[in-house]
Amino acid sequence: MGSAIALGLRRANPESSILAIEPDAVRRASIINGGITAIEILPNPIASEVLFLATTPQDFSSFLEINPHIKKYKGIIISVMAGTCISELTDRLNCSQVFRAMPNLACAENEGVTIVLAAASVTQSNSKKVKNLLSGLGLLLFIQNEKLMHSATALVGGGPAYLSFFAAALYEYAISSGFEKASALLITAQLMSGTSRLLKLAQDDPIKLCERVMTPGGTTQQAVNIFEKNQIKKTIIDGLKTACARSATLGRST
Ligand SMILES: NC(=O)C1=CN([C@@H]2O[C@H](COP(=O)(O)OP(=O)(O)OC[C@H]3O[C@@H](n4cnc5c(N)ncnc54)[C@H](O)[C@@H]3O)[C@@H](O)[C@H]2O)C=CC1
Ligand SMILES: O=C(O)[C@@H]1CCC=N1
Repeated sequence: MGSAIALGLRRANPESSILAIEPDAVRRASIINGGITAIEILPNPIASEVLFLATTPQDFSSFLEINPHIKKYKGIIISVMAGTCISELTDRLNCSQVFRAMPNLACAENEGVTIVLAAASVTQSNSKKVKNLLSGLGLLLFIQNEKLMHSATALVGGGPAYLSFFAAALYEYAISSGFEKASALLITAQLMSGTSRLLKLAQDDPIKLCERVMTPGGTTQQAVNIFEKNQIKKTIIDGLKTACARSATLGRST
């Protein structure tokens, strides 16, 4: 996720100075290959105006052990770690200018969604700075109810995975029907982006678009009948609820 943010920030503002910290040599080489400067360890002192934290929540403790100097940092910290709540972040980072964000991988293309929550202690000017910075990554929404961050993690952070999962079914069907792999991929991607455009234009419950495609007595209704019989919608909602619950267990408290 960290490199998607770096790529998105650079795309939004090519003049910005971005330094990625990546201890893994293979990953670091791939980041450098993508045109982003990357080094192995967090410099001491930290000179950046904004610091993104994108380790896994499970690695947060070891990150703090390796980088105790982060507690002297006086800039802005934006954590994208699932589950880790604002009070844990401000306490363990010894920093008042902390934001908790839940982005997704489409940030790399400035087509992401990012949900943000600010610590009560952040200044208005830092809040404005973060708003300007993150709005370059796509749709940006500030929230105040921290409990929603778990649902945001399931929905927004995980969103591209569920849509790709559905796309994988379309892709596999296309190939099994005899389309070349390249055509299957083009068709699938265009189906997703074309449908997304229609949904944005309609500004209505997505099921309405589904109904518009189902010509009475036609073909699509047959497919949707099978989805309904197998409770596909309920299965997806159950999956997101489980992801949301997992986010809650990843943090110490919220
Ligand atoms: N993958 C996604 O689409 C999203 C992920 N997130 C959050 O982003 C974070 C990262 O997730 P992923 O990118 O999927 O995991 P990942 O495992 O691919 O990336 C974690 C990175 O942290 C690095 N790392 C480990 N220890 C470090 C240290 N001490 N200093 C600097 N870097 C260190 C690892 O080398 C690795 O490159 C998680 O907290 C996750 O909850 C949030 C939204 C979406
Ligand atoms: O799967 C995860 O835990 C992270 C958070 C949301 C998306 N990826």
